[in-house]
Amino acid sequence: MKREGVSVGQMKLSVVGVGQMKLSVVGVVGQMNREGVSVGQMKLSVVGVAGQMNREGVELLDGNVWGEDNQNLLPTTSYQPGQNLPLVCRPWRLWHRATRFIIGSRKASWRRYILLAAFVVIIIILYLLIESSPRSIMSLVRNHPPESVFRCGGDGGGKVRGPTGNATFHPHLPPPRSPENKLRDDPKVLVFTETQYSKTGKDIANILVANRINYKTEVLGRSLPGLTNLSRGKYGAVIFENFERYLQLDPWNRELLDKYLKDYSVGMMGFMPVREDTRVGTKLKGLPLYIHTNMALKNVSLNSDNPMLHLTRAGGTIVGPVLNSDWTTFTIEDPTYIPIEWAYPSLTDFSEERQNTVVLDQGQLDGIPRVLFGANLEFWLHRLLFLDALSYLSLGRIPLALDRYILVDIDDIFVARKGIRMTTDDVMALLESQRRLQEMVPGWRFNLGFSGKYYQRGYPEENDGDKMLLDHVEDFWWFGHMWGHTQPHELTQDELEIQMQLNKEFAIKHDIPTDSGYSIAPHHSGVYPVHEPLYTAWKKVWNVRVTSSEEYPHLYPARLRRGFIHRNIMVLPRLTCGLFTHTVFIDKYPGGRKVLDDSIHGGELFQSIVYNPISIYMTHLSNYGNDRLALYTFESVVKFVKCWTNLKLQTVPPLQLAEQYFHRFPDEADPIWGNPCADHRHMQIWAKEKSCDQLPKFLVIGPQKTGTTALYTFLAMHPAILANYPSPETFEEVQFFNGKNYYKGIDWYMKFFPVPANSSAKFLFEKSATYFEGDVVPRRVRALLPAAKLVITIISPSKRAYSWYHHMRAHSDHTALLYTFHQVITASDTAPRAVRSLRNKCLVPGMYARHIERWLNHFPSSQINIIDGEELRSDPVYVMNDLQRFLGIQPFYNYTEHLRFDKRKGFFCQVVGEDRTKCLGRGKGRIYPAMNESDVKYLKEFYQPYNIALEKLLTKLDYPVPSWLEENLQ
Ligand SMILES: Nc1ncnc2c1ncn2[C@@H]1O[C@H](COP(=O)(O)OS(=O)(=O)O)[C@@H](OP(=O)(O)O)[C@H]1O
Repeated sequence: MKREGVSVGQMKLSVVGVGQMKLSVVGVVGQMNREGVSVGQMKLSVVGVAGQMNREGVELLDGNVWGEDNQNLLPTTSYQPGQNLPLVCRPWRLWHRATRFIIGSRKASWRRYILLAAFVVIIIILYLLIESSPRSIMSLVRNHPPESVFRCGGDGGGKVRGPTGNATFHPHLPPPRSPENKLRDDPKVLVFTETQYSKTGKDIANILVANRINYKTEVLGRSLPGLTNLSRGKYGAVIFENFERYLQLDPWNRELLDKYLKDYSVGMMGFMPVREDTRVGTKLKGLPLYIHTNMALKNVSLNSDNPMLHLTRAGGTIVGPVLNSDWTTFTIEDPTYIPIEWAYPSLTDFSEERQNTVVLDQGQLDGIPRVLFGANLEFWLHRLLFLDALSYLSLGRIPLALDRYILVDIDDIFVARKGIRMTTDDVMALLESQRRLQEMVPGWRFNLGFSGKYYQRGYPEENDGDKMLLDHVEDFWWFGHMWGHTQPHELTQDELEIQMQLNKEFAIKHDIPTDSGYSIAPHHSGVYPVHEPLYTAWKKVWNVRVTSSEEYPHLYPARLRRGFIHRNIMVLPRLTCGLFTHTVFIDKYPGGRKVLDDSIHGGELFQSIVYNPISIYMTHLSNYGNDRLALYTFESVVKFVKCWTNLKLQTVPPLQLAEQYFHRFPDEADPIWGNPCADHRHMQIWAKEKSCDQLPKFLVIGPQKTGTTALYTFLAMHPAILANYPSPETFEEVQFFNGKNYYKGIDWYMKFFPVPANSSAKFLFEKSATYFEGDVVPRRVRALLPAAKLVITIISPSKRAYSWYHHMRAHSDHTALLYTFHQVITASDTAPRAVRSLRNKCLVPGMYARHIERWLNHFPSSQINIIDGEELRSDPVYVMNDLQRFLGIQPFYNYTEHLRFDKRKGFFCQVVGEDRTKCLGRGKGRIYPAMNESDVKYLKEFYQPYNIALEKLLTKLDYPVPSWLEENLQ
């Protein structure tokens, strides 16, 4: 054998799989080289498709080419030495071969007819699959869609046991309040946790947040913290994550806490910790209870005969083990203790003695009502009992309303791809399910969001489904989605209006109502972060007044989703029910069917109904076709809610739902604009041309009359710093974060700053001296500009008050002209409104420590720089150099060359020529008479506590104490 190939004498040679060729060479072979086979006298058969022996084919020296069974594959030509054999992979050759194989075969056999028949069958199946109806074929092989089989009394249709299958509604009425206690409504919950990260502590906090219950957490150290702050009526209930910590309190602390609880009618909740060791019959210190730890239990049920259950309904027995061996159980010694929940040992027979797992101490022995849990909050039933316990222990001051409004949206009507849309059977099933749900939930109607562009774009029976939906137009509520399901943030207002108009015309043509006042944006795009053209177009074309989104403030954690109102459009929080466009089949559910069932039976979906008085759920068309998972899910969860709670479910249309929502949660109407760049989902639905670089990097926040305009002017001189564009109403100040401008949204705010591409300045900033004392401002700034640095200037608060008074006189303020400074600052709360208002504007901003503390609740001190305004006035170069360092601004700007003291003005001014300066206008550095001695004295006293606090604060923050402050404190 040579390197190039094979040199053979007399032999039979088979070369298989050369390139894409099966080659049999029979006979005398000369030499095989890389290009092919060089044959002397031979018989050659070529089977299959030849590849690249050489680019032209197989070079033959001499001989014939034959088919597998001596059929001529090629024209029956004798190939001459040197002639190339054409490649047999060329299409005509395949075709030739196939036709010869199927019809032209002289030796047709029964095998060939079978093959031919199989071929025809495959073609027909393919045709049916692709062109006709894979839905009908799939339905032949798939199981029937799952149905909700839940029966109250035994969880998930299991064995029904326990005494309370048909429990009666047993709402407790809170004991009457004693008027002398003056208990506050809406009190907080005080939670004592083991550590910051402990599991039950977190669960407690999450439930409280989800239910919008205010709370304070104290981490238990060696001593009991927070007891000194136990002010009257502040707390409605106290919770010990580990009840044993309460029992272990030293007598002094225990007495202090117990006294507070008794005096202010505050109840206590406690959880027994999970124990590794098994204890049987251990007495609980000071209480008529014995505990048994490390218990494995099963078949949990509730004692319906107790005064605590209000939200929770004793729905039957939860058959089977619940938490394995993590339970502690209680043996009760005193009749004033009542079992709430009980279960049976899981390792023994059902007839074994029942164990108490949650008990109520009615407080008749020591005046302190308590609810004790033998296990943590992982078990869903305990989450319900937790809410009941809070309401009971707080004498109803932590409210527990039972009304629940649920609305289910079906997005993407007509949009889904072929194969996952609704057939007529699915539409019938939807109607039947709706009827069943109406029996359980008054007013239930599915709310259908359509995109007309995709009408009749499914398989034939799905197109029939489309038509059937329209035949039943009046059975549902309808809302316009978007004509082509495009994301609004990518469209201009004109484009949006065209899209919406098309969808509206579709609606009118098909008698779909257009007056729901509700709409949804595909992928929630444009709702939040706000795309103003969407709001404008919605109002114009559809008169939209309500929408909903799952993005405000963020998708996760879901329990924090809230609503807001923007430009009179109410945005409701939208909840997810665990179904997405791709969850079409139960057996393909992510994590398996159990995950969905757990969510329904006490898990996330169930809890979302319990915790939210008003819920609007998102589903999609695809959840109603094939396995119709949405029907299964909602029928099941509604049954479960009705079984285990006393909640009164109902459904109303979106507009009423939104009105209910903001009536109930008026505080949520005001939006808090977050930073879109802090959430990658928000970035995906924010217009591409927008950038967080168009937002300021630092703010001068005031207060007014402390030299903020001088500071603003000096900063704007710096080549790397750029101030906001002036406002036609408020001049150099934007005043966005306080007052009404905030409701104009961040697009409005960003217009005060250059588009990054058009500006070389790296440091954008704005100065609004009104920000300093605004209650809501720090929170708003933090949400939009979390990394911003903040600059505060302070001068003597008395001087500031006096400067403001003269500022108002200079602006011909009627009250300031009518009343003396003394009258203003000493005005009582019964003085005319205008006087009180002016008094407050004079005095309140000067309570520096209080305001700075509020900013420090939202920003770290490293982001805040406090400037002594007197120093800014007397030595601005020093102050500006210091400020440049704090802001980290490059290049360093030498203010010595650019600021000069102007004798005529009496202030430092900007150098504009060798002996020319540009000073601030007449409104800054006014001349007015000195303050009366009596007013000086009055203000010194008035500000004393605030100044003391300021001195402490500045020292704590490592600032030198300004000389004016020292003087004020003398
Ligand atoms: N360089 C320079 N030029 C002019 N004025 C200066 C300067 N530095 C500090 N000040 C003091 O600034 C006071 C006005 O403060 P604001 O600019 O914060 O006032 S405002 O809130 O913007 O109206 C103003 O208060 P009045 O003296 O009461 O007018 C000045 O005392």
